[in-house]
This record gives sequence, C-alpha cells and structure tokens, in this order.
Amino acid sequence: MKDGVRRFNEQAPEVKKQYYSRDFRREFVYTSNFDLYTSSAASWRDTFSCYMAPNPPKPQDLPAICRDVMLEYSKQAMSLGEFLFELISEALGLNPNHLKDIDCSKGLRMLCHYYPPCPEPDLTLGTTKHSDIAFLTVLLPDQIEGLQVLREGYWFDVPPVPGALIINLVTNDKFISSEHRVLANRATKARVSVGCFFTTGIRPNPRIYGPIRELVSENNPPKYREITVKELAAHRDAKGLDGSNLLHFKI
Ligand SMILES: O=C(O)CCC(=O)C(=O)O
Ligand SMILES: [Fe+2]
Repeated sequence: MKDGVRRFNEQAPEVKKQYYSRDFRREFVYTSNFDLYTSSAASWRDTFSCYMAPNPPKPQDLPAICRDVMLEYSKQAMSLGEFLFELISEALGLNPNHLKDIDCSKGLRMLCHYYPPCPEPDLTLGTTKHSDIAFLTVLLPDQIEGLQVLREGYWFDVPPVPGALIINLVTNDKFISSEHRVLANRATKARVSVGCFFTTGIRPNPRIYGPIRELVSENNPPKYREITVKELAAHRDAKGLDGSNLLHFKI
C-alpha cells in the first residue's frame, strides 16, 4: 500500500494535477494542507483521500497507479476494524456486536500521506497536533520516524516497528483518543503513512452519537453531548487540525 502512495506522489505534476482539488465531496481528492486557510502554518505534507465504504468509489475514479491496492487494502482494513470493534465492545463490557450494530464500522475513509524531505524541519511540522475524529483509526506508519504522541504534557516518539499498525479511538474518556503530531521529515527520502478512519465523515448519516447509554450512570455521567458524525467532521474542517476536536462538544 505504501508503495502505491509513493508511486502516485512521485508521478509528474501534470499527471497528479488532474486529481488536485479542495472539494472534499469528490471521490478521490489529492490536496496539500486541507486546513491551509485556517491553520497558522502550512504542514510539510501532501495527502490523497477517498471514502471506501459504505459506498466504494467506482474503480475508474481511482488513479490506475494505486487503484487495485487501495481496493484490496481497504477491504482488509475493514475486516480488521470489524474485529477490533468486537474486541473493544467486549472490553467495554458490551455485547461483541454492539459497536458494529450502531454502525461504527459502516464508513471508511482512507487518508494517504506523503511527507517530502523538509529542508528546514525546525520551522514547521508534517502534521500539527490533533486527535483523530473517527470511531477508530488503523494507521500504517512508515519506517521513517516522526510520529509523536502527547502524554502528560510531554511529546514521546512513536518508534517505527516493521509491520505494526497503530490503533486510535474515541470514547466517553474511557479510552482516550490520544493527541499526536508528525514532525517535518528530516530524512532524505519521503515518509509515507496510510490512515484508515472508521467514519462516514461529511457524507450523509442521520444517526446521532453520544456516550453509550449502557455505560453512563449517575456516577459516570455523559461527558460529551450528542452529535452526528457530519457535525464533528464539519467542525474539524472549519477549524483545521488543532488539538482535540471533541473538546468543542464537551458538556
Ligand atoms: O503520518 C502519520 O504517521 C500520522 C497521520 C495522522 O495522524 C492522521 O492522518 O491523522
Ligand atoms: Fe491522526
């Protein structure tokens, strides 16, 4: 999959240009800094993205150079995600199908990042501090380091482990969705990562989500108000990457 991201990004600008857009309603969007106009600094990275579920793109909407691998990889990520939702439901003391039954695994958005070597890495970041807004993220990182996670006020490097996937998720603060960032790339080769985000994003989805009713009580009251996935995604798009987007919905 990472080779596919590299192949796409290392094509001539004239070839990539046809996919470049800032209209995120398009099937396949290749862009640089989705938050260019809201963020205080530009990040040293390009990204292509696509919603792979529940309505997969038509194969012809994907660039031939990474089409097959995107379709196959997202299928595998979907099965892994469904399995993880079962485990997480059990870990929360719920029926194993609980999170699947409320459609947490319904939508899948793929974000493929390409971080070119940065000539002045102390002046910017690859990805600014944020927490993911999906129910669950399956991240395939690169062997080139850069990813850091915030823990008790300190930034810790996430060491690259060959073949490992990093899992991130959102709950009523039972499992905390970690804040993380990526440093600008100091290597001589581009850094690549692939995030599979379980979310329907800005696509229509009337379901209302909030802290799971079975888990809240007088002693453990809801910490967040109920919202739609679209509201959360629209908030993130308007505000850009900036710390925890969920905070805005905290009661
Ligand atoms: O590139 C990475 O390792 C992380 C990217 C990331 O945090 C994201 O896409 O939300
Ligand atoms: Fe992230």
